[in-house]
Amino acid sequence: MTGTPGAAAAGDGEGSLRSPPCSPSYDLTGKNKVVTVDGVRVKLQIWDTAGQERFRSVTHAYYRDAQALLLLYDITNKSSFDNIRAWLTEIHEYARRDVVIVLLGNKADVSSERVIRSEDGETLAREYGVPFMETSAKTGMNVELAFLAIAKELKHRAGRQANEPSFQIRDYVESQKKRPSCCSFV
Ligand SMILES: Nc1nc2c(ncn2[C@@H]2O[C@H](COP(=O)(O)OP(=O)(O)OP(=O)(O)O)[C@@H](O)[C@H]2O)c(=O)[nH]1
Repeated sequence: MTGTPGAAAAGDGEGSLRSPPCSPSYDLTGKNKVVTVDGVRVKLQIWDTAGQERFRSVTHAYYRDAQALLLLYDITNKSSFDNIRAWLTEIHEYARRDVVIVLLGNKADVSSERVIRSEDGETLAREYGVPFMETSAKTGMNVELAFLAIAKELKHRAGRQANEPSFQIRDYVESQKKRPSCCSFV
């Protein structure tokens, strides 16, 4: 699900991030995943729209009932970044009103081919009020964090007590995310 924006849904089934065919070991979509949040198991089920953005009527069906959506662009591909706005417009129209959205700039390991600056992702995310991080399906950078943040948010919503402080997913992501540097991605 890298290179073009895709949607993933978190629900009460199971799921995870699928490995790109280039070797890597981190799965962005496809398998079931259980994330433990504060001792509670949150089950995620992920669907990848897998380039079906050309067939939007099909794609709607994937995310209409999703509790969370991961929007991916490829930091080495400008059109994938430009497509994000269209996706956000679509999502606004078709997704659940309370859907959790996380914006991911993937392929952060290939800095030599970068065409989208981190700041551009940050600015877009701020504009739409969504959390943002750069990821690498190759090295695994921030991959677990993306799912953990979603799982925490969903768990919090499901079991929030009246006097419990609310969980701020954007603050959490900002405090936890790794930032790619020129020389290291860990
Ligand atoms: N270096 C690097 N390569 C990646 C990363 N993620 C995906 N790739 C490679 O990028 C290519 C495209 O990956 P896909 O996951 O098939 O991308 P996609 O555009 O979403 O493809 P569809 O799901 O079919 O739409 C493959 O060669 C992957 O191995 C990454 O984080 N780093």
